[in-house]
Amino acid sequence: MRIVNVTTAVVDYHGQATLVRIDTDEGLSGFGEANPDAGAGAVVGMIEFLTPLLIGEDPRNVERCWEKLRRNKVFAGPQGGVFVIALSGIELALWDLAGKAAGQPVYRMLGGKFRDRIRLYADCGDGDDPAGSIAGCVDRAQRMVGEGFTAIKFDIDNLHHPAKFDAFNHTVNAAELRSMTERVAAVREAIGPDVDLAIDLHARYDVPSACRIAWELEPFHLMWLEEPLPAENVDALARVRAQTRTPICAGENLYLRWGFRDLLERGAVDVIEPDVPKCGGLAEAKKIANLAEVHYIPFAPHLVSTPLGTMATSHLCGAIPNFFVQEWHALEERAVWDSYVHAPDGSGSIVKDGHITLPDTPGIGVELDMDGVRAHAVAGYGVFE
Ligand SMILES: O=C(O)[C@H](O)[C@@H](O)[C@@H](O)[C@H](O)CO
Repeated sequence: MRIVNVTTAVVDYHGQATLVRIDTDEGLSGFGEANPDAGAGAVVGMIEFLTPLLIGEDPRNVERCWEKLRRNKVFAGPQGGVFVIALSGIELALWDLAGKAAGQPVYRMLGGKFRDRIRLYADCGDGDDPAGSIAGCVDRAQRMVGEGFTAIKFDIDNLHHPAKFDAFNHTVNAAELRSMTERVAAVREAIGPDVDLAIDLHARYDVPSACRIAWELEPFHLMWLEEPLPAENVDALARVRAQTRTPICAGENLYLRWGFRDLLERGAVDVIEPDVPKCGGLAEAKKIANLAEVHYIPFAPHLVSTPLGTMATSHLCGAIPNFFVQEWHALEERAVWDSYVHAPDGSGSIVKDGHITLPDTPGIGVELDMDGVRAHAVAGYGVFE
């Protein structure tokens, strides 16, 4: 089996999500997805740049294809960023193809499953919303718990907070800190002690601010405090972690095994959150999860992808022992999000009761709904042409 064509489609989800299609000479096609945060222009361009190296390869040699792209383009940035995001989208499509060719679901290709259902946490936004009232947060939290989610996440880094004096200095002030704490207290009170609650800071603070926030939030027994600092200096994060009882989570802005090696070896985190369609793909994320296992650290993937990238990630979460909980970020865009695929059980959504059930169909196990894809295709890009 040989790769004959690689094409993309760009859909409107969390910005611009790039979907990847790989066709073979045997008429089989695989579909993958790259993380949307870098925008589609760069990702689609990178995929086009890498495609000539894939033509003629056997897609079932997933890791060989991955390694070939990185080694051939060693000066083009295969250490991180857009290169690795594009590579991740390609890799997911290769696994879909390899699974379809073998007649096996991807979780089995990754070693088989530890669990049938993947536990999700609902990202409830939205510290960035200046109008985001505490009552609104409480309402969203209760709604998600009512729907069966056993874990939720909120953002409390409000860039538009009226008390914010400066958008660049990375330092929290007293009024902001009080408002953050009130928000978390209200949500914790509303959901009770038994629902897991994570808080995201989006890599926006400095060390003293991160420590103050982590200390203030200790009474609320967080599942984790996410990315209190920018991602580049893991030693600084280790200093924050050493000073608080609040568990620290990071990793959505790191790439490949090497990014996580430093994070883990320097003791900077309690939980890692690689983004599978961003950090290098499924096999790479499995290696990262295994590395975390060496340090007895749980794996809780960050995820802002359509149901395709989401289901791909779930296959990995099924296939590793140290899986903790997987992100679900489609609360506000649910109908559009669901419209991108045909759910394998014929229902309207792959998410039920705060979980995803692993399908036994070959490959990633969700088929794109081309009506949904076309309806929300971003203008200026082809749809698998
Ligand atoms: O879910 C999360 O962790 C974040 O809130 C997530 O939305 C951001 O990291 C986002 O991807 C940036 O556009």
